Amino acid sequence: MSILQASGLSYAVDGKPLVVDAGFSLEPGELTALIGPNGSGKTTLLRLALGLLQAEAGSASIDGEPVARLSPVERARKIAYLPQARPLVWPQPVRDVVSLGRFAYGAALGRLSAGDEAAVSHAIGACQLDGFEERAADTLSGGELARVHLARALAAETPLVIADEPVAALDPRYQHQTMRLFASMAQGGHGVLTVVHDLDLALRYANRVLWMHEGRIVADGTPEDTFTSERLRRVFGIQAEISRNGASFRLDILGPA
Ligand SMILES: Nc1ncnc2c1ncn2[C@@H]1O[C@H](COP(=O)(O)OP(=O)(O)OP(=O)(O)O)[C@@H](O)[C@H]1O
Repeated sequence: MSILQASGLSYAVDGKPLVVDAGFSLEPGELTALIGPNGSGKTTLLRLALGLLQAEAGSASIDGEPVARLSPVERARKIAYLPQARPLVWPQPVRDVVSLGRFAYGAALGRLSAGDEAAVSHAIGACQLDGFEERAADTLSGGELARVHLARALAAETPLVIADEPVAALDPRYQHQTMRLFASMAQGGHGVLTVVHDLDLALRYANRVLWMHEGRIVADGTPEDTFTSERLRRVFGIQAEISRNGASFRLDILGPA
């Protein structure tokens, strides 16, 4: 059964449609990449699907329950959402920031159960933050802080993880490590959706790709089926070639179309 099911979602501001009749489902065991140009509606679609924005039409449910009926705590136990904008103003130690991921389970700082502690330590390790636990978060580099936010989301140990551009600030090694981590979580039975602008990462790691263009989902399928030169030109306005090398695919972006 799908963990998240959305259908017919639409949303407009001042008469301008930002999301139009968009539907998708997220399954356990799948790493889904949501791709599309700047301003195509990816963040808005995710916020609608999570019930953080009120849709004008359409519906979304999590584990069969309409999102509007879930309390924030119930939703936080099912889905870890890592938003694109991640404000952090206080100089909290990294371990405390990651511990925020356990609040949906009743944890409070200085009052973490053994299970909470284990989840926090596991997330810190998974995001390669060992040694950073006591550092004040406001002294971290942009990429280090991005990994702290990811660790906070993972510490919640939810069946579904939705991350909006989690690798944008990361160097190539951590970008690949993060995508590998998502792929292994999916193999372990989680559902994972990530927004990525690096098309090569989507092609290489995702089982499934949702293509968004001008507020609509214009393709939904495997990377092999959906990555075509024609679609890359139409959706992203780029000239690109796809070639097959054994089981893997290679994407060459030649420039703007
Ligand atoms: N409250 C709002 N009022 C007016 N326009 C909005 C509002 N929220 C979003 N938009 C516009 O809707 C469009 C879609 O925004 P959204 O953040 O969903 O795009 P995105 O695909 O996530 O983009 P990016 O890749 O740049 O992060 C953008 O043009 C944005 O400026």
